[in-house]
Amino acid sequence: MGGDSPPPARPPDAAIRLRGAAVRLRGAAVRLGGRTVWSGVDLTVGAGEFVALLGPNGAGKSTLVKVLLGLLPLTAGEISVLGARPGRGNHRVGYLPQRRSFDAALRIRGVDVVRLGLDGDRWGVPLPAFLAPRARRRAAEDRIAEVIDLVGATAYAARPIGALSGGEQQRLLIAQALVRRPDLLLLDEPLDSLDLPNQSAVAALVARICRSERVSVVMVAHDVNPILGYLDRVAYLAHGGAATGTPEEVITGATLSRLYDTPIEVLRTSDGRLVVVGQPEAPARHTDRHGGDPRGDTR
Ligand SMILES: Nc1ncnc2c1ncn2[C@@H]1O[C@H](COP(=O)(O)OP(=O)(O)OP(=O)(O)O)[C@@H](O)[C@H]1O
Repeated sequence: MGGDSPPPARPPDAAIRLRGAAVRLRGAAVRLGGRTVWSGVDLTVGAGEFVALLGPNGAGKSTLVKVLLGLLPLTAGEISVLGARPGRGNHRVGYLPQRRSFDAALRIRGVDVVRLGLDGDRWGVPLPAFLAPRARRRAAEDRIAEVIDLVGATAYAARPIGALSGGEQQRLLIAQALVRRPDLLLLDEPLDSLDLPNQSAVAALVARICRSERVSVVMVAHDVNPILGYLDRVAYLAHGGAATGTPEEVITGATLSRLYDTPIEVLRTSDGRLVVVGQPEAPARHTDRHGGDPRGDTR
């Protein structure tokens, strides 16, 4: 080895990455309702990385998120989340579930929705135990204000959540998932049902939070394009398996053709968007859950 000279200083990102993986799956498989949803899945999410789970409707993206939360067991393979069994470290995991909507008449304020992330759960408030009750309350309010500011929602956080736009609601829900300073953020289709400008804005926000807060992000996405420029890695679930790697490695005709076992083309439009052509239709049962287009369009 190279003598006694100290190792060169590493940029902060590299130092974070060396701390160990946030998520590690090896040969993982899940069965639901007597059917294998996916098997042979290998995935590593490094500390501080931004990783997307892609794939058509019904490929098992949300199932993978539930596995990471410890809500569903693997039927084969190995898994660790934040260095432990899934579920053990959930106090260090922020989670935004799929398809949230608020009744327009709901009077609860945005700030109260964020506060639920602190005290609306079974793990207790992550504030120093030595603080007196009043100081704890103040520390909690400071953290809530800080995280609302982080997502750029200060101007409307006091308004009823039901009266806010989808993009504004989404920012507040991301704040809720962040309020406990998680090490791992699991976001299930946070861009779903947002218009294109809001998709770009929320994607940029999540990427900024990933870097500035040093949190590992796993985001389920139906369309990779809004997040493509920010991703370290993707897992593309389809056909009962997964291809994982950098976006350049995975979202290619060759890799997706292998995964689907049928010819697939990946086209790049003049503005840099990826269009996947030739994906087989998902089985009919998947369409019922969404009532929409049965094609898995990673566009
Ligand atoms: N509790 C369950 N019992 C049996 N099958 C289930 C259950 N939950 C989900 N599935 C099935 O497992 C498969 C994967 O579902 P999942 O919701 O993980 O897909 P997804 O990739 O997240 O889809 P989408 O993009 O449509 O949200 C689907 O075929 C679904 O019907």
